[in-house]
Amino acid sequence: MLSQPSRKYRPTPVPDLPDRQWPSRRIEAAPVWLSTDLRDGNQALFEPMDTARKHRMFRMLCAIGFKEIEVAFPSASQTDFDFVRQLIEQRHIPDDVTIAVLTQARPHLVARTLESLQGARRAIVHLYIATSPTFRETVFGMNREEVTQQILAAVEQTRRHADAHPETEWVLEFSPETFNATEPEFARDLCDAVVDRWGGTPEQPVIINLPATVEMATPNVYADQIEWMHRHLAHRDRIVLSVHPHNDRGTAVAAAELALMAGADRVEGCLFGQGERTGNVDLITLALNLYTQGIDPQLDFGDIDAIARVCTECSQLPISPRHPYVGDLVYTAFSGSHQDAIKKGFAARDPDAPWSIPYLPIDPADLGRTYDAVIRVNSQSGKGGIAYLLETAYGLRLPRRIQIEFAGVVQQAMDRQHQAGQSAEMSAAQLMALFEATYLAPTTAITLVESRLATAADGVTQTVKATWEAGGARFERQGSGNGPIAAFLDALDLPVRVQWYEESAMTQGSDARASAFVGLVTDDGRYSAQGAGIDANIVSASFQAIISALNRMDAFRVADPAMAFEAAAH
Ligand SMILES: CC(=O)SCCNC(=O)CCNC(=O)[C@H](O)C(C)(C)COP(=O)(O)OP(=O)(O)OC[C@H]1O[C@@H](n2cnc3c(N)ncnc32)[C@H](O)[C@@H]1OP(=O)(O)O
Ligand SMILES: CC(C)C(=O)C(=O)O
Repeated sequence: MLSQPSRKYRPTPVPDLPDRQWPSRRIEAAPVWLSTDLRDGNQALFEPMDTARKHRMFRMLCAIGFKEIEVAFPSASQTDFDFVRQLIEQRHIPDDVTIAVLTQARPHLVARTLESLQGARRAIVHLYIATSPTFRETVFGMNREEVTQQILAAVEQTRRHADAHPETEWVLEFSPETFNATEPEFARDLCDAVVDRWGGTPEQPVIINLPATVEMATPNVYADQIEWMHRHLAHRDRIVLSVHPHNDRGTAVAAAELALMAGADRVEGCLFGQGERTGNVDLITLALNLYTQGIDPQLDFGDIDAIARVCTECSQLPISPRHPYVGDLVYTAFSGSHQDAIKKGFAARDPDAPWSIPYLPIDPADLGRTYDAVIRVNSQSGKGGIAYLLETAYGLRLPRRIQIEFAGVVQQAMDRQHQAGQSAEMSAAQLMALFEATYLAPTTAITLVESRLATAADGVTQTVKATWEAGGARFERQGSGNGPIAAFLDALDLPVRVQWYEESAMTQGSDARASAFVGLVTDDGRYSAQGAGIDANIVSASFQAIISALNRMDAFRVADPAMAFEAAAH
């Protein structure tokens, strides 16, 4: 790279617009959308779509709700021409959808383009000519006047054809290609001349489309350019002002949004930002950005995965897993603090209140995505994500103290998996297996064989008759206390006491199960441990939790639960 890039590259000139209004405006309604997936998107593919794929894409665009669809560059190929003919002759175009076709401003290409539209109910004829100094001088070898005459000749040719074919409702669109690199006054004069020559009216306006053919500046510069045109065009009331941003600097969405604030009425772009080089502006991101501000985008992305499937099959191009709103990973949190916040957000969620789940700008369910992938556990995860997965998959609600402890167990297992070159992610099933190996494993020092609870004659005291095995020997004892747990501990007759205890239902109905969690400490305070039990009966679950805690106390422990998990996993 150059040490002094200014020798080679110059900053883009900024329009003189000191009283710009757009920074304090807001977007309050959806623009008119035009999908150019079948034209600008299609012309940028290794292998342009065949007729079958074009039909599939067209049907999907209609189903999404696009009312204007640029379907082809009919003079470019027989496939494009035939596709337009099929749409018209086979009546594939819904009554509320208008097709658009693009052509250079050259007489034979305009003629072929108009021919393709014969019999259309309504059609947008989109004429373009590049207008920037580089194109005028280097590509065309024409001055401003010659460029103006060339486009006006194409407008007249189209006008004559339109007058001769009143059975079609004709709409003219004009694009000064490379608008963003064109002197604003020249672009304005050209657009005014086109509107005059066509005879645009407020009832039948001309679409003036101002492309950032190659994105060259920060989005605010494009917004200035659009606002300048919006304020200086002679016949603003006879114009639908349209923008067509490309994404060369990665800021097409921002450019389109600021352009709408600056006065644009319409946006042209492609789904998932397909299109030449780095693509056209991504209409899905734009539309869903509006949606998350409470604005109806007038486009339906309620099954975004199905839309992504059609797009990738038609274009043969992948979509990044981090693509806004649709990528495989965009509703997934791996990192611990994010998971913790999401879990708390879902727990506190009021379905009638505005959406405010941390780290999720949109409800995945609105786009047909499930919550399954919202939280995934890997080595970056913490207790929140682990607890979320166990709760959503198994209804197992871990108390905070167990969450903290179990997160450490998961972390160690993850490190071992990582060192063994295995997957760095842990599924809910794997987490449950590790939980069972850690807290519920039967291959431990003490095993509860049987317990029977009864109420003593005083009607208050609880008695427990328990049988358990420890170190190969079988024990059977009776104990009593003011509750089942006290009675059970009395039967065990060990120098331990309960520090804390929590229980909760895991499922409801006939297959109901309960989980119980306990913290035990030895009377001398030297050892402590936490345990868990799961059983159809909550009292049995609490006894198992005590046995679990005893087994996990250093004084009693014989098995490494993480090793047990590894054995289960293989
Ligand atoms: C920014 C955009 O996306 S614009 C749309 C781009 N899409 C396409 O071009 C679709 C596919 N294109 C094609 O099939 C062909 O280019 C055609 C049929 C349009 C034209 O083919 P050809 O006549 O063989 O020309 P070619 O492909 O070499 O294009 C260059 C010619 O177009 C001219 N040209 C380019 N844009 C325009 C324009 N808007 N108006 C008039 N002439 C133009 C150039 O000056 C050049 O002319 P020259 O050969 O006299 O120097
Ligand atoms: C022809 C115009 C609309 C275009 O595609 C562009 O400038 O990118």
